[in-house]
Amino acid sequence: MGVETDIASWILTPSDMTAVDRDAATSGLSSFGLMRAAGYAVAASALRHYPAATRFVCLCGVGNNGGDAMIAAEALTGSGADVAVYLMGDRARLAGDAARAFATVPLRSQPLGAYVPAIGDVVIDGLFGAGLSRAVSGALATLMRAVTDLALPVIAIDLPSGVDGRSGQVLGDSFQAAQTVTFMARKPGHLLLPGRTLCGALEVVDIGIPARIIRSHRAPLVENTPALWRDAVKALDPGAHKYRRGHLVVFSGAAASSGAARMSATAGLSAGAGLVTMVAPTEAMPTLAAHLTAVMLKPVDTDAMLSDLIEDTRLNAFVLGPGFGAPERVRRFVAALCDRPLVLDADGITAFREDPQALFDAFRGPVRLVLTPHDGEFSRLFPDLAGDTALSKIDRATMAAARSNAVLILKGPDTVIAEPHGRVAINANAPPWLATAGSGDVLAGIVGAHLAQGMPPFEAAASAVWRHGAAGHEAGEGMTAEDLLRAIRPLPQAS
Ligand SMILES: NC(=O)C1=CN([C@@H]2O[C@H](COP(=O)(O)OP(=O)(O)OC[C@H]3O[C@@H](n4cnc5c(N)ncnc54)[C@H](OP(=O)(O)O)[C@@H]3O)[C@@H](O)[C@H]2O)[C@@H](O)CC1
Ligand SMILES: Nc1ncnc2c1ncn2[C@@H]1O[C@H](COP(=O)(O)OP(=O)(O)O)[C@@H](O)[C@H]1O
Ligand SMILES: [K+]
Repeated sequence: MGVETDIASWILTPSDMTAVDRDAATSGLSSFGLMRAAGYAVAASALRHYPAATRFVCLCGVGNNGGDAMIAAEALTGSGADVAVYLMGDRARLAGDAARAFATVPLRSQPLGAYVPAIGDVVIDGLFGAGLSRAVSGALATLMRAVTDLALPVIAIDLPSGVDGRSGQVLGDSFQAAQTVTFMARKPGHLLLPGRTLCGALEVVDIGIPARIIRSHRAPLVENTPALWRDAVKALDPGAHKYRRGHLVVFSGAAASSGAARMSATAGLSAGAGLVTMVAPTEAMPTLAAHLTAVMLKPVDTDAMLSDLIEDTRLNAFVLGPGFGAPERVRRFVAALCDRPLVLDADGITAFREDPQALFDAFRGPVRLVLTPHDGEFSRLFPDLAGDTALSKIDRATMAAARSNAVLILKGPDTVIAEPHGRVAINANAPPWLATAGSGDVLAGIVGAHLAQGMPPFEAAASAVWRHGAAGHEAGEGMTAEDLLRAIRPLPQAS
């Protein structure tokens, strides 16, 4: 059974899910009934994916994740499959619904230490789910490695044991699942890395908790899909005059390092900015002119020349940083641009490593700054957040966005987009081959184009990250950043 489509895009943290469980119980729903539904869904998935399994091995912890596994064992046995149950820890520690599952299901369990993984086993992992509270180590870690070494298929209940549902991080060791069956809504650990990879294929199953209860605990956290920003795309007028489709300015550094900014400028045009002007030192003009045709060029050598240029209020978005170098010049240019929509990337970010607060103070008020750091650049502006291992990537991006009053695009295979008022999206459409030189420059240009076209900063950023990922798929494995530029497609519109 799938979940309602709008709920399917939501992401609940494990603590949101605890609150959902509590409300479900107070509203009269039987928590044991939920466990039965969960266990049966796991069994159904196991039979669907592994109809020829020699034996299903259900590994149970003493919490409710183990209870789910025991119910799955019952269902699998009922279907005629060969099933073995192993319990981690003392039976006396079973409590609540898990104790009830063990008391009512007439199957014998053996201690986990007695399990010897064998070819043909399909492992049902019910050791820990939302209740993982410390690192996996010792004999359990050894067992996980033995299962992995034999490449036994693992079906994880809720999460692969060892993966933290809040952060996607591995605590100690974990299973690599082939399938993960979770309930009602995804958790951050299903989308953030390495959790996403360790889950294998993910199924989200409706176990009967009413949508209204899930909705009431909905955090402003979603997967980055077109549903998040489609209305902002709809507001754009595709037939508009070129000036009404915005005028993006991209700053270039010296001629020798102008490739990155050229990439951003070309991406800006491909992503729909009506006009793109490249601003550069006079010495870079011949090089730029030789490479660019549709992009206009404007020499700017001094602060006064920049002031003159930006008097033109039709210039409505700026990209500063790719290949720019010159940290001192960055800081002066940023000071001049601080009341305009600005994408600050690469060298633009690094220029503020000695005094990030100066940047944040310049952009108080309405949100107009988009920062696009990878982890290294992030640690230059937010060293304390980068160094705090208790924070998830979502926490880091959210706290950084609040501190800087900027929209944060914290890049990587699991890019997180956060805005100062708490909205957060996790991106999951980026193929691994996007990690190539110049790819980030293309992204900065797309964000700039969306800002120039009048999209609000959060929607501009989230849609740009999605469009960049889609272009990566379109360009295909082995692509270069130039291929990526040619693969930028229109944004999906609401029908
Ligand atoms: N609405 C829903 O979503 C529903 C959810 N359901 C299911 O409930 C699951 C959550 O259940 P849960 O809260 O009982 O926690 P669970 O993950 O079983 O683990 C707790 C135990 O593990 C132990 N432990 C932790 N880490 C450890 C370590 N490294 N090494 C060793 N031990 C460790 C921990 O020990 P303690 O910290 O207490 O010492 C405690 O004993 C959820 O994932 C889903 O499957 C369904 O039943 C249907 C409805
Ligand atoms: N493993 C990966 N899978 C998918 N996307 C990735 C991966 N690694 C990096 N990316 C994306 O590729 C881009 C790289 O940007 P960046 O680090 O600035 O590189 P560059 O400076 O070379 O352009 C970012 O959009 C990032 O999110
Ligand atoms: K599990």
